[in-house]
Amino acid sequence: MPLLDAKSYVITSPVMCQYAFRSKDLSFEPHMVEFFQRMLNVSDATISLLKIPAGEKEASMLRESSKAIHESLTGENLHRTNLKALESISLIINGIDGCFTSDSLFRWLRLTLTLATSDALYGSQNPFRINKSLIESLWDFDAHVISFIMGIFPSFFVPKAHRGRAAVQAAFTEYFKNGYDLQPDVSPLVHSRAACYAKYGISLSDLGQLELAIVHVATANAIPTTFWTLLFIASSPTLTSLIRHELLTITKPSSGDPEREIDINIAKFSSHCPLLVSCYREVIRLGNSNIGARRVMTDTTITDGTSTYLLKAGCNVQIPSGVIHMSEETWGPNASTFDARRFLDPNLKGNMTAKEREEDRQRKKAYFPFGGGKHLCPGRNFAFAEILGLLSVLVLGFDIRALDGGLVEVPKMGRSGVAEGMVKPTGKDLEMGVRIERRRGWEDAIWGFVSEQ
Ligand code: HEM
Repeated sequence: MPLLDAKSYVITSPVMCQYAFRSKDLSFEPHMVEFFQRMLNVSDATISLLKIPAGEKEASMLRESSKAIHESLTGENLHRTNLKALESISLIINGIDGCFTSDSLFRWLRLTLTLATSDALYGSQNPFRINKSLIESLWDFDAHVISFIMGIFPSFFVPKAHRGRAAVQAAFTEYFKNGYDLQPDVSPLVHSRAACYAKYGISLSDLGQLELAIVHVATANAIPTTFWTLLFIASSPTLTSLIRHELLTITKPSSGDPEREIDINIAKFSSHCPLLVSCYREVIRLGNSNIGARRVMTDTTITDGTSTYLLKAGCNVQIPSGVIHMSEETWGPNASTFDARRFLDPNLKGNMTAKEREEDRQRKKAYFPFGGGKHLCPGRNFAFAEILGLLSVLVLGFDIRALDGGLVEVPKMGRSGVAEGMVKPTGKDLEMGVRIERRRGWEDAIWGFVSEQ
């Protein structure tokens, strides 16, 4: 397919997608450099450090920073970051006295999760905690990311988004100037990435410009995912009741406290809450239309086992997960509707034929909302813990109702825009209010989180 600047190949065969993600001849780096240039407006000096030297497949600074990011979201680092985000969430939830009414569920989740995520990333000097108006600035920017990528005079055509970007980047520059990234309560993700860039002589101002990318990727998909999953669960009393039963198995009173403190064990979601996890995966399948982007570095061939294709050097490759996730051929005739049980382990579904089990196996290979290969989303496990943590307290401890007290309805999901991963509610759906009321029997609960195997 010929596009504006280069020919593009669009891959929709799951087998070839897996190959494309893993291939060393297809690179994400050139796209990353373009994103940094257009979306983040970093200086030419920094861009020259990011560019891939002739004859090589990646720039050393990008390789090192990418390694730092991926390592900072595993093992003990991940564990600590998860619990910090959930500590912020519990502070907000425990502050709900009886019944709380929100004029917009999405905006409330956006505030709650942007604060929780940024607290976990940036520690006590979190710029979003110090100046909460930056949260709106971030989302003003998010609403027009495509205008920045296209480079069509954003300062003129989308001035609010342009101002939002500048405000967040200026706050980050100040953060790095003050050396706040060196404080012990800052996540290894922020600390080690900044250290890597500083080693290469990146200016403090560009450090601030670049940091916007991190807080953006950490919130842009996770928040709409939480919104849709909560609504699908809360709109069905049966599903709510089944998930509450699952959650009771990972909930226990906190030891030795006279108050009614209740801990949710986030290490047990996968083993004890299969239906909740299935709902989460299903929402991501339905709502995520991320387009994986790669550039062909040297002529290479790919095959799906039947046909072989030549990809020419210099061309782009697009992997539209939304198309693959909605394919009826793979997901069956109900591909475009929500099926809470779709991602349950076959052993839990019971009475599956050998053919159905094989189809289930093929579906797992056709599911990549987090991309793949060496750029596979490093934040996926953090997102899992943070999103399911918030959902579990809301579902177990609260009744989520429409403003008139009736059942909430799930708005039509629609498709996400270009350069948007997870679809977000718009118009009246964005303004959809809810009542969040402590459940009878749980009025005095003080919620907390632990992670114990
Ligand atoms: C439901 C939530 C999320 C979804 C659906 C998602 C999806 C993705 C996708 C599709 C990619 C591109 C991968 C590729 O091209 O192969 C990506 C990359 C990335 N994500 Fe996520 N993400 C989510 C949450 C997060 C969170 C919470 C963080 C950080 C805490 C994060 C950090 C990143 C980073 C740093 C990259 C770039 C990785 C690299 O280039 O090596 N993501 N994500």
